Amino acid sequence: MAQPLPAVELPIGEAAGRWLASDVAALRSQPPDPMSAMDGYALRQVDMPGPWDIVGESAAGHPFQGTVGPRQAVRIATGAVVPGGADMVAVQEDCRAEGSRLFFDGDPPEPLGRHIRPRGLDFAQGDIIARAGERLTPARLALAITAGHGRLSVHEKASVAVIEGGDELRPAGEDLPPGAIPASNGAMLGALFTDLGCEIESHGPVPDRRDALRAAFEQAKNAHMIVTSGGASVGDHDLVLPVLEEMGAKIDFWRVAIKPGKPILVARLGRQLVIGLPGNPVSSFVTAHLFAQPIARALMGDRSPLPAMQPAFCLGDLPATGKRTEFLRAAFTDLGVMPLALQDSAALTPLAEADALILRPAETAEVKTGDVVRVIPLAPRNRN
Ligand SMILES: Nc1nc2c(c(=O)[nH]1)N[C@H]1C(S)=C(S)[C@@H](COP(=O)(O)OP(=O)(O)OC[C@H]3O[C@@H](n4cnc5c(N)ncnc54)[C@H](O)[C@@H]3O)O[C@H]1N2
Ligand code: MOO
Repeated sequence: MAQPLPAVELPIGEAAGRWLASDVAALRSQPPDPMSAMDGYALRQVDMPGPWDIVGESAAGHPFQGTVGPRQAVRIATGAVVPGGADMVAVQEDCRAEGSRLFFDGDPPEPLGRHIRPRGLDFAQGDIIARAGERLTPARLALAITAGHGRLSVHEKASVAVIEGGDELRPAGEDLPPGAIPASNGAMLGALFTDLGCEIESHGPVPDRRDALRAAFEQAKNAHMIVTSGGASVGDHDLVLPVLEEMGAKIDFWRVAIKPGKPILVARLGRQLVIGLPGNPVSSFVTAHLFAQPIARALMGDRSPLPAMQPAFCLGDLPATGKRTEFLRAAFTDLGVMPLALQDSAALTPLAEADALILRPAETAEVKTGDVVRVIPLAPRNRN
């Protein structure tokens, strides 16, 4: 449904965290030459156990110019080019230099103790080191730079307009008249999309009036994606669906058999994607993970945008499920995953403790402690 945004070519540092728009081939081999993995002496295995004449030095960035002949050794540093003729490095701790003479004092090296990284060990020129649709993570950033790239083609960032609505909501820190509560979903959702590298604009809190909600949609008309919070259910003040219909939006779906998050709505308003999240804070958070973040990822070029799942031992008993698939807030321990005690879709205290969601399909039998369950790890940012 969400077609990736166009590609842009950027200096590689600015491309960090974005999704690659094309495969990345190595422009060079790494290591470019055989390199020493240790500080010591480059020499010939046949000459073991010495002694040798020290004939020069190979330092990182300053290769030895000659070759290593019989009973010759070259002082070598970690990361320096191994000179021609040498086929092992004797580590410094095993050697004793007296003037220009070198003696071997250590145990005979093991078969793999040559301490030389061959040319192209990591990758060879022409190898595909990263694929279109993969994220330029910190490790891939280092890999692409090492592979010789200074600029990369990545997808544009998605701009996300967050609209939170409800008459009871007041901005953070403001005085609260009776019945009012602080508006927290907008900030939470903004932070979740900032984590993905999206550009965020925030609207609201918007009162429960059609004209006010419509005005907010109109203000958000330049964003790629609009994420609303609240007003998604069936009450008289739940205006997201009626206002979208009034504005001529195409409703893709409304309401899914999940808990929390049943009133989730996905629509298209012209070229914009609208994701209507429920107002209950936990429902908002969970549906942001299950629907809104994957859509934002797909827009930004992620080829596998859906949340990753993994098995884990369940460290608590869980009752059989009903008609809705459940996503229980849980915390990882070193033995498995612990369902948190309070599973209310309005309760933020357990949400702030959670670093995983346990997926419990609809109409499945109870789970006993020690059973294996499917788990969606939450983004690292939700962890300590
Ligand atoms: N008769 C029915 N009632 C409800 C149904 C239903 O199917 N039939 N569904 C329930 C479910 S499930 C959910 S989830 C909620 C969500 O409904 P809405 O999206 O319309 O949410 P609101 O009514 O606007 O708010 C619910 C709750 O969350 C608080 N809230 C809202 N926005 C924020 C915000 N930005 N920051 C903090 N807290 C917020 C709001 O004050 C309410 O307490 O509907 C059930 N009802
Ligand atoms: O689906 Mo609602 O999110 O259960 O509270």
